[in-house]
Amino acid sequence: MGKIHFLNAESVTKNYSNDKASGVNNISISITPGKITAIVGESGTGKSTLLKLLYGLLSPDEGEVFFKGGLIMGPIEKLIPGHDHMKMVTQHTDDLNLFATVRENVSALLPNTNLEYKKNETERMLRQLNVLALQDKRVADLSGGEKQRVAIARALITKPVVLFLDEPFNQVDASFREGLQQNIRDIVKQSGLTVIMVSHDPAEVLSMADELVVLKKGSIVEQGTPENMYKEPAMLYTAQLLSRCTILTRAEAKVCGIDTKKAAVAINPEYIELIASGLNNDWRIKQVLFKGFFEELLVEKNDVLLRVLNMDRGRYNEGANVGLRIKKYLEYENE
Ligand SMILES: Nc1ncnc2c1ncn2[C@@H]1O[C@H](COP(=O)(O)OP(=O)(O)OP(=O)(O)O)[C@@H](O)[C@H]1O
Repeated sequence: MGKIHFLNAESVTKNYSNDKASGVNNISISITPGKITAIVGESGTGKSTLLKLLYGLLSPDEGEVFFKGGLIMGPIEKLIPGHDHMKMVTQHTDDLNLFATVRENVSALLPNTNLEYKKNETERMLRQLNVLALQDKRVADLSGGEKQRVAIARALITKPVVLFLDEPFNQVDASFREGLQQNIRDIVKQSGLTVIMVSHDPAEVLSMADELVVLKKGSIVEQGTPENMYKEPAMLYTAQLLSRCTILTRAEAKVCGIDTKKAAVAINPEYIELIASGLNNDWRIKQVLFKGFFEELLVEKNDVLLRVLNMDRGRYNEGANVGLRIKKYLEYENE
């Protein structure tokens, strides 16, 4: 008998309206318990479909999904889809009752058999998601980000083993987002919760996830830790998803002093060092983009444009000439 996985899909295919280009094709994946797995990939590549298959919201056309060795049943086999030990939160907070208070929304999922436990547990969860101060407010009166926090508290109150997050932070502004990401990381650490998330934000997946799964056209093309996938992505596609690299053709790479036999080269902004007083000041600063605590510079030579990270804000002016040194680059067969 084979090894029993925590949560795994075996050769799962789900196409919509028999269109092989939609959904996902022949995916096998095993989810590590107690960790955050992030599914990334360009738009329409099957991320949400995979999430729904793992949760049992969709039935696969072929293949099977197992949770601790037991078959996950989809809507074809089960009247109410979804799994008792799993919860999903999306960017839509549809299952919240807008006219009930925050506390009522969260506590409603606990039974009335032990009222003391129900009260304490609700408070603990609201505190963990930083919404205890809002407990008596009606959900209808909350901001989008606050609603999102309440939706997560509601999902977690019944202590699911797996939490699925389908772009749940989309409506949330940057500072709120970071706080929420940290809250979820803390909960995962403290409780051993397993999180499977879909996100379009590279900064979010790199800082939150323990494991990244890269999807392209309905298939898994790469998988690993955020650090490895950022530093040494096997595919140009992954490099583009996770970093703000500049992609150069072989001819363009030559302009940068890189001789490659491969078709394309990727250079991250932080791999380029500017030399203001060098002898070969043959690059020109085309644009200085203020990014807060750092700047992004667009530097140009012979129609080749490179994106450069500059932490020394204000040092370089548009139109100035500079030299540069490329400290690292990655080579790829396909562009
Ligand atoms: N209910 C549906 N009916 C028909 N086609 C669908 C349906 N749901 C998804 N698709 C198609 O399947 C493909 C994968 O969709 P999915 O929503 O899984 O991608 P995604 O990677 O999550 O996309 P996004 O990042 O844009 O949310 C897309 O081409 C989409 O148009």
